[in-house]
Amino acid sequence: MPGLVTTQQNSMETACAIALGSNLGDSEQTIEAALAQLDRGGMRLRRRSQLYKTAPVGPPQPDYINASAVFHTTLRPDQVLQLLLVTEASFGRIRRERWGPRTLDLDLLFYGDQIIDTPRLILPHPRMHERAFVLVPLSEIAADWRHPVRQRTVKELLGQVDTAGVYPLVA
Ligand SMILES: Nc1ncnc2c1ncn2[C@@H]1O[C@H](COP(=O)(O)O)[C@@H](O)[C@H]1O
Ligand SMILES: Nc1nc2c(c(=O)[nH]1)N=C(COP(=O)(O)OP(=O)(O)O)CN2
Repeated sequence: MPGLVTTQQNSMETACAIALGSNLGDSEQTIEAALAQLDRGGMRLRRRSQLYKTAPVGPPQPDYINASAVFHTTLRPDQVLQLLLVTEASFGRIRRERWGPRTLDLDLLFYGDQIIDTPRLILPHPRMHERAFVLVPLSEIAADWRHPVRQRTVKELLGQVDTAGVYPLVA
């Protein structure tokens, strides 16, 4: 059923949702390659959104390409985060300014229905509920996933944000 994601797959695997963004280099190719690299790195790609062109949030910079994906994995949340950081680095990501341009940004949005608040990892991602560039792609593949803190589905959260500036790359 479109939009329905069961977050607990079996005793071993958990569904997690990832946001991908890029606005430096060949962003479309980078995102496609990153999805494949994550799939090889201990996560199983189950659903992915189309690519979106999005106006930058933050300082003036080029438009972004954004997408979201759902993976099933036996990795723990801290291991997923580590995989995301290693994958960002492998695409040449250098951390400069906050909200600044980047070759690849990978954020862990949901890990099942877990709530985590540590210096290294916050789940659900603390700003996902206010970002149309996250919620539009995510609603395409996981509209009914319930945010365990906000107690709203992705579709409901999407209804609360301004989606101007977020367009499918191929209309
Ligand atoms: N849910 C999270 N996903 C990704 N990164 C997270 C999350 N919670 C905390 N972090 C920390 O944020 C930095 C990466 O920041 P970006 O500017 O989004 O790249 C990373 O070091 C994580 O420890
Ligand atoms: N359209 C668009 N704008 C953005 C995007 C993005 O993917 N698309 N990512 C950002 C994230 O910046 P950063 O990772 O520094 O901040 P975070 O820790 O809040 O995710 C900042 N602005």
